[in-house]
Amino acid sequence: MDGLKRQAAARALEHVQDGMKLGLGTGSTAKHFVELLGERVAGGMKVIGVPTSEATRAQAEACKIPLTTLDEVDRLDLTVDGADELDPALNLIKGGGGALLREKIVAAASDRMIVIADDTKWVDVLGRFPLPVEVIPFGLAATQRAMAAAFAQSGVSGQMGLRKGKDGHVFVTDGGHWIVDAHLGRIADAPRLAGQLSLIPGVVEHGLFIGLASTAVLAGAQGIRVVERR
Ligand SMILES: O=C(CO)[C@H](O)[C@H](O)COP(=O)(O)O
Repeated sequence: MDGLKRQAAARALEHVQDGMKLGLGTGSTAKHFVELLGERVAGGMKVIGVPTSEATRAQAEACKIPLTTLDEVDRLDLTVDGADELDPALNLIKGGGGALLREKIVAAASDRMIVIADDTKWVDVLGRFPLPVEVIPFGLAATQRAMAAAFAQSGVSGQMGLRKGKDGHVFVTDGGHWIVDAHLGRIADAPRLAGQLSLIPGVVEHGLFIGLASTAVLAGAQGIRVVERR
C-alpha cells in the first residue's frame, strides 16, 4: 500500500512547475509527496510551500523546502493532499490525520487541488470512513446535539465518538480543538450535510471537502488512474 501511495505522489509531482506556490498536505500519502518534492528542491527546483499541519511543517523544513504562510502570499497554484475517501464527484472525506481545518483553508486558497491516494479510498458514496468534525471543547454536548439534528435533516444517523490519541487522552488538533468522529455509513447527500454542519456554532470545520478537489490520482494494482472533476 505504501508503494501505491508513493506512485500517486510521484505522478502528482509531474504537475509541479518551477516557481509554483504549493499547499503541502498531511498524512502518509502526502508525506511521500513532500519527500519527493524535497528531492526536486535539492536538485534546484524553486517552489514555496504552505504546510497544512505542524507535522508537515517539520517534514518540509527537514527536506529544506522553503515555506511561507497564507498571510504572506495571496493564492496558491496547487495543493497536493491525501484523502480518507473520495467519490465520483471528487467530493472527499478528510481529517483522519486530524489536519482537516488547515487542509481546507489551504485547499480553498489554491487554484487547483490534486488528491493522491491508493485506490482503496475510492467509494461510490461517502460515509464508510467516519466523518471527522472539528469542534470547540466548550459546550461539546450541545454541539453534538446540534450535529445529530443536522444528521437527521440530511437523512443520516450514526454514533459519534470523541477522538482519543494513542496515549488515551483526548486528541487535540493543531488549532487546539477536538474532533468528533461520526460513523454515518452512507452520506447520500454530502453537499447538504456539509451545509448543515457549517451552520453549527461549535463546529469549527468538518471533513467534507465539497467541490475543492480538481483532480484525483489513484494508484492501484492495475496502475494509475487520473480522474478530473466534471
Ligand atoms: O485528511 C488527512 C489528514 O487530516 C489525510 O489526508 C487523510 O487522513 C489521508 O491520510 P493517509 O494518506 O495517511 O491515508
